[in-house]
Formats: sequence, C-alpha cells, structure tokens
Amino acid sequence: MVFSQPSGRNKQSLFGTSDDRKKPMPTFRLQPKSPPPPSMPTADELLDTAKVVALGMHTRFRGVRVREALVFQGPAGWGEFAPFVEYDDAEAKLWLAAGIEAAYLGAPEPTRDSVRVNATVPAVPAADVAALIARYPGVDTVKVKVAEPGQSLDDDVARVAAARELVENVRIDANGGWTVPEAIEAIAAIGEVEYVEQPCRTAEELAEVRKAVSVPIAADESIRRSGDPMRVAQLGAADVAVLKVAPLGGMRALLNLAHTLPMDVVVSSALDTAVGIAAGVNAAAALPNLHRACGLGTGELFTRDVAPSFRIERGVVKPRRVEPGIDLPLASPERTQWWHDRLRRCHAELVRR
Ligand SMILES: O=C(O)CCC(=O)C1=CC=C[C@@H](O)[C@@H]1C(=O)O
Ligand SMILES: [Mg+2]
Repeated sequence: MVFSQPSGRNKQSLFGTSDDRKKPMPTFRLQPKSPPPPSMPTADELLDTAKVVALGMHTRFRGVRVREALVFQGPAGWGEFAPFVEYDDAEAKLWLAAGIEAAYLGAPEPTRDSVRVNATVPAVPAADVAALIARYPGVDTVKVKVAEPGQSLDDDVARVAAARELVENVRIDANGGWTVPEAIEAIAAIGEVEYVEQPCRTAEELAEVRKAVSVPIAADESIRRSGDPMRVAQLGAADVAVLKVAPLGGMRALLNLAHTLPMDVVVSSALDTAVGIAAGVNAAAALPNLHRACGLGTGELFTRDVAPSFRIERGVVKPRRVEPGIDLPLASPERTQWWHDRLRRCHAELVRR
C-alpha cells in the first residue's frame, strides 16, 4: 500500500482526504499529479523507533488503571498505537492507521489556532469533583461519567450536582450503561445538561430515548464501534456526534465523517497519550465548524505522560508538536512484546486491505 506526500490542503491519508468530503466513507487513492508516493512503512520500520509505555492514572477510568500505549516516530512526527487491550485486530488496525497518518503525513491544514476543551470527571465520589475540575483552568464545560457499574443513580445525581456548582455547562456520559427506561428515569433525576452521551448501548435505543426526553443526545460508541457511523443519523438517534481520531482511523477520516454527519461534532480523546492528543487537537483545529468544547483534556487523568501534557489556559489548548522525552515510563518486556506482536498483526491487516 502507498500514500501520497503531504502537499497543502490536498494531503491524503490511508483512509481519505480532508477536502474531498463528498464521499460518505473515506477511501484510499493516489493523486496522479503528486510527487512519487513513499511506501507504506513496514512493521519493522515502525518498530525501529517504537516505545511501549505504561502510564499511571490518578483515578480508574473506564476500568483502566494503567494506560499502555505504543508510540513511534516517522518523517512527519510521532504517532500512537493504543487500542484498548480488549479490542480485536479488526478494530485495532484503524488505530494503527491513525498513528501512521500522524507520523508519516502529519496534520491537516488548521482553520483555528486553539480548541476549547472540557474537564473530564470520572465516576468519583461527589466530594472529589472540585479537586478534579481544578486541574482544568478556565473551562466552561465539564463531562461527568455516570451509570458506573456498582454505583447508584443517587451517586450520579450527587456527582453532577457537585460539578454544576463549579461550572456552568455540564454534559454526562453513560457509556451505554442504561436501558431505555433507566435512561429516561436518570435523565429526569439529573435534570438539565448540555447533552447525554451514549445513554444506552445501541443506536435504536438512543433514538427511543431521544424521542422521550427533551435534553440532546450524543452518540459515541454508536459511531466509533458500530462499523456504520451513518446509522445514527439515519435513525435520528443523536443531536451530537462524539468523534475520536484513533478509532476512526485518523484525522482525515474524522474530518470526512464530520463533514458527512448532519449534526454538531465534539472531538474527544480515546484516553490518548500526549502524542494521540496532538492528533485530536490537530483534527479539531482543522474542522471548519466547531461549536462545543472538546474532550481533549484527558492528559490530566495521567500521573505521567510521554511528554508534557497539553496546557489548558483559559479553557483552551493550542495545537503543538509533541516529542516524547527520553526518560519514559516503559512497559515490562512481556508487555512490550505483546504490543509489538499486536502491531505486526494489525499492520498485516492494513496492508491486506
Ligand atoms: O470526552 C472526554 O471528556 C474524555 C474522553 C472520554 O470520556 C473517553 C475516552 C476514552 C474512552 C471512553 O470510555 C471515554 C468516552 O466514553 O468518551
Ligand atoms: Mg463516551
């Protein structure tokens, strides 16, 4: 597989271009007049510069206590390969495509020089919310996790109330944890929010909840894990699309999808290291329209990152180049081997496409 060199707005990715937005799903093709394209990097080339890191977290987040990631360097910068450990190769290969895009093609053309971010509050006790939000100077939006297994609706109501006391705009994320009746009951108990992200598991359930409540509904897993991101739009299941660079296969794939979806988008992290966050910030900075705060402040959840976290000032972050340091918190030799093997399998799947 080959792809073209970066060349202004017509840069191409493994999965599409940022300005050829009529296509419903990104496709790979060459530009006839561009300079001879470099080869797709081999797995050996990627592994030559690869570092596998294990980053501690302040609080457990989506069941993760230690975030593992593989980062590698290419001619355009650093890329990240960090699909969650339970994902199979068919899903994980998109994350590799995103990392290769960042390291070998670089960022799409920006349309803005800063991106508004939200604070992210894991399913912590209400008493801990203020200290978490304090890590996000100047933000006007907080995303609060709800529907955590083992917790009650009262816990959710208390956590959201604690966030509301500090920040004007609150959104909640249930990660598909409610049934339709539970979602309707919980939304009534929690009250006014900016939106409810993925209240239930399926797009059909999201559509049902959306009909029954007045608060906006956002789709996350129904887009990034469904195999058919347009289904949410066809079913009228959401008002907002939460888009993540790595699960969608790259910055340009995200831009293509944002262009095609008939709704507001929010760019969010996939619990990325600073390398992956850079790709998220670059994608958000390249969107022609962006009206809501983005979930790109998750560097604050790590005790240590591969490079200094994106500094949040007055509620915004700015695109920047990220260079991992030399003194990294490396994973064990066994885990490193596991990630190398996984990268080789995903690379083989990408080449086979
Ligand atoms: O959107 C945010 O504020 C931060 C990112 C975030 O919440 C997530 C990142 C990674 C995995 C997910 O479980 C989670 C989400 O569901 O949106
Ligand atoms: Mg979510």
